[in-house]
Amino acid sequence: MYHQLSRTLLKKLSIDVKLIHNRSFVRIVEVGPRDGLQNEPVNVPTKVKIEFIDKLSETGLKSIEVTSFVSPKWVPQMKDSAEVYSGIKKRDDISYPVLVPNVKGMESAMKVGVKEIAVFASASEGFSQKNTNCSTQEGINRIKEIIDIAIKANIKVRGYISCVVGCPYDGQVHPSSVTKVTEALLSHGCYEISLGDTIGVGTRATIESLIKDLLNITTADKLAIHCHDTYGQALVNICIALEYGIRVVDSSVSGLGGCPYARGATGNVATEDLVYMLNGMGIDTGIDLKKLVEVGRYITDFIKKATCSKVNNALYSKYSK
Ligand SMILES: CC(C)(COP(=O)([O-])OP(=O)([O-])OC[C@H]1O[C@@H](n2cnc3c(N)ncnc32)[C@H](O)[C@@H]1OP(=O)([O-])[O-])[C@@H](O)C(=O)NCCC(=O)NCCSC(=O)C[C@@](C)(O)CC(=O)[O-]
Repeated sequence: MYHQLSRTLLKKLSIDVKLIHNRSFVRIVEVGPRDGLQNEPVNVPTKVKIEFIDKLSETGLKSIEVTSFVSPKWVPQMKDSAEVYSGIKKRDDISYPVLVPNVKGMESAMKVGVKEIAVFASASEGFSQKNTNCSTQEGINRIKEIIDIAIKANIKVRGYISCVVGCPYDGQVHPSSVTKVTEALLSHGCYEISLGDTIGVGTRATIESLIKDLLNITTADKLAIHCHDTYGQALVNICIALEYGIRVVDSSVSGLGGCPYARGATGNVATEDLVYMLNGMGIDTGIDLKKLVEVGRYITDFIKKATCSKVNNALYSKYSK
């Protein structure tokens, strides 16, 4: 039944079902504890963050972005990053990256023994200035400094590019700007680039044109997709990415989140909705949807917000009977 529904939906979206089915596993990068909470006005206590992440670790996720070592003046919610990272139960089969904006953040992250970091740059100048107080090129230079340290310390580095199709300050973003930043981050040593539709304005057409351009300079196994769901296009855009061979997708449990420097942008695609869709396509994620639904409830109950996941809403009452 579920499979049939998904197939019908995909046909309507004219997405090649066979192409997608050839790819049997998708790695989900859960960004709820970082991207999800960073914009949250309610102060989430350290012990709740730790419990949240520990619960996520029990769902089958293989990658959980835990926190960010950014300036607490810029993002107060992330001020307890060292305590959070040190407090969580780390499993050997899960990667726990943290976001790092500069050498200062890198040094703090290394003090608590991180094994993977994520760096971030913007394809648009306006967002780069507002988010990191520097131009895109200066941001890339900072990233090079961070990566040089990471390589010596044997720390893996994932790269994000924000505003890959649209910017809240500069408007539409041309794929060539994304291509330029992608080339720079890959050449500096990022093992993968996550394409951030920060304000969720992407559509099937714009995401397809972006990915086609990127595949002229790199391969799909170096790319991930990170869709905010502001305009309800995230799942469609993820399907396009899958169609072009991308197999790493970022999401946030219960659709938490948004960026403090991208006004009006809502959370990421909800992990529950993503897992449900992938299950329907016969694509494995290794994730227990029931456990995920429970974690979504745990955190949204704490911050007193309704879940943004349709799947969570549909399944929660069924599971809790
Ligand atoms: C990059 C900076 C630091 C520049 O900010 P700045 O103000 O230019 O930096 P500064 O070097 O002048 O330092 C200012 C103060 O911050 C301190 N400071 C400086 N760095 C750190 C640090 N690492 N950790 C702790 N403290 C730090 C520093 O010590 C100083 O303190 P003071 O001397 O005034 O007491 C700032 O702009 C910043 O932290 N920006 C991060 C903003 C952010 O976290 N945004 C959200 C994450 S990105 C995102 O969500 C998009 C993504 C990744 O999800 C993908 C997508 O959806 O597109």
